[in-house]
Amino acid sequence: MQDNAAASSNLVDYVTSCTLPTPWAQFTLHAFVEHATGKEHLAMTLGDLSTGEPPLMRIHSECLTGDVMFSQRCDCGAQLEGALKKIAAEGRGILLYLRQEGRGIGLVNKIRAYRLQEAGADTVEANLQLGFHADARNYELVRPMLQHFGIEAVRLMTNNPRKIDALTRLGFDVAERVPLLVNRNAFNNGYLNTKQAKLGHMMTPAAEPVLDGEL
Ligand SMILES: Nc1nc2c(ncn2[C@@H]2O[C@H](COP(=O)(O)OP(=O)(O)OP(=O)(O)O)[C@@H](O)[C@H]2O)c(=O)[nH]1
Ligand SMILES: [Zn+2]
Repeated sequence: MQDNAAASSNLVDYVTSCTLPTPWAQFTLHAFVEHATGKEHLAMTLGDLSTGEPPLMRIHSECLTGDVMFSQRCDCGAQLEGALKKIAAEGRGILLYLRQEGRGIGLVNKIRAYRLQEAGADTVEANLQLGFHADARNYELVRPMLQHFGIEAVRLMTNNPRKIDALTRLGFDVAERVPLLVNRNAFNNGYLNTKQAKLGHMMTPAAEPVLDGEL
């Protein structure tokens, strides 16, 4: 049963929402269900998003190991926390939590990829050895999810140029890219270097005041 029938699209249904208190702000958590897969995608919002002013926005790809299990192999958990803190500091913004675990290959395959990395492959080579693309993500769902909130332009928190391209191709105005450089450590240094060298991630230091733990 859907609380907001007007929000349906051919890709995703909006289902319902609740308040979500966090250490940094009281967000609203919104649930969407993808038609093709039944996957449950989420949006966390704060403040009035319908003013026309581009809000801070993050498209966060699920990383159970990083977001939940504190893994230091990647920067995902720290990026999730950093993005929510930035939104809280402005009092306004939106984080989409997309269920694209392992850059779209799923959790079990990501663990297979980690094992190959322990045998010497980098993050891209491991995906290719498993028969996947380096990055199997698709951002189509972002369009109906942002349309649901009446958002046409965003200030995107990312280091990934593919996300900027994807949003632009979907018809959104990326008014600004906000770097999200957090938690470089001995375990993820090589991974972050590979993202920069092979996936084009922009690992330049932030020009703005840094958050706790930000590089
Ligand atoms: N296949 C695979 N996926 C990974 C690996 N490490 C992290 N991930 C997944 O990568 C996704 C995050 O993508 P990243 O490339 O780290 O960053 P991004 O989201 O593209 O870019 P940012 O917006 O700058 O964070 C999550 O879904 C993680 O589960 C890995 O070694 N192999
Ligand atoms: Zn991760």
